[in-house]
Amino acid sequence: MTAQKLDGLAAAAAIKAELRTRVDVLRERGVVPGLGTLLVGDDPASRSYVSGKHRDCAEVGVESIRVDLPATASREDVLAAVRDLNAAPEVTGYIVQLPLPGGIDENEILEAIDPDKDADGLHPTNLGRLVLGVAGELTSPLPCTPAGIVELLRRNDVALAGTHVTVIGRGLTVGRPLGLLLTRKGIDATVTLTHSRTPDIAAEVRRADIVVAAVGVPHLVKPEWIKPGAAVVDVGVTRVGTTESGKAKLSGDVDPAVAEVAGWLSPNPGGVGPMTRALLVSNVVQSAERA
Ligand SMILES: Nc1nc2c(c(=O)[nH]1)N[C@@H](CN(C=O)c1ccc(C(=O)N[C@@H](CCC(=O)O)C(=O)O)cc1)CN2
Repeated sequence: MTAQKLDGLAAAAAIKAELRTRVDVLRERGVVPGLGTLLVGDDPASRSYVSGKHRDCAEVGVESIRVDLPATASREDVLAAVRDLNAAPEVTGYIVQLPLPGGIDENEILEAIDPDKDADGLHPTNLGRLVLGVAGELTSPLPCTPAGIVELLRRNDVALAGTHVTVIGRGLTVGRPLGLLLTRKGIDATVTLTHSRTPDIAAEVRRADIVVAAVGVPHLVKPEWIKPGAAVVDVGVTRVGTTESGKAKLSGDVDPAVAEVAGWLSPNPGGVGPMTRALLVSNVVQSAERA
């Protein structure tokens, strides 16, 4: 068996084409959506992700405003940049790229974002709405990677209702909000959320219909862990060196041999990353539509 590909590049392209039409309608009404990004420091991966977000905006006709601060920026500098983005009329939604350099309290910065401009769905008010079960299309943004994973599965006709999903990783941007999203009424999966102190992650993965690996450990998930036919979503990425041409060599959390056992497998890169970016643009367009 070779797993079917959960092609994030193709699904993201389809979403962006749909968004382009909605942006055209907004522009005819005189509404111009604008995404702001705040990047602190010079982490090459974060820089590449932020550049991708600006490229996606340009593709769908969303304006984008980029604020970059040096790695030496203080807590006060970051808070001042957040206040400026809260006040900027051309910024209808924005993100603070994570992780922030050591010493800056991410929670404090996320709390300083105006929840109505929170394009990432990571402000406590918006995470609270996710817990309440009211975040989504008509109310407030969903975190981009969890929403991207659900959309990737949906667009590939992978059923979620009644399935058992094992998530590896309890981080703020993926595991924790994904557990909340998947267990909502209407999605109706049963979730096991595993982490570094889970005694036997392999056993939890073995009973899953769908596995989501978001931990950042290269090739952690082995073929013998996978129930035959399961869907496997590879989120974590680690830079494991550079190619001869100087490009970063990336490794996902899933051993490529899993393709011989799984029913579906997302490539990494080319799976969840482009979906995260597409759902970010979707959040910006939705908030402009609501406004
Ligand atoms: N403020 C946020 N910070 C971070 C988030 C987030 O959702 N909001 N998630 C991750 C990183 N992330 C989003 O910013 C992200 C990760 C990967 C990609 C992506 O397009 N990956 C490509 C490969 C890109 C490359 O070659 O470097 C792929 O998978 O094909 C986009 C966004 C942590 N921070």
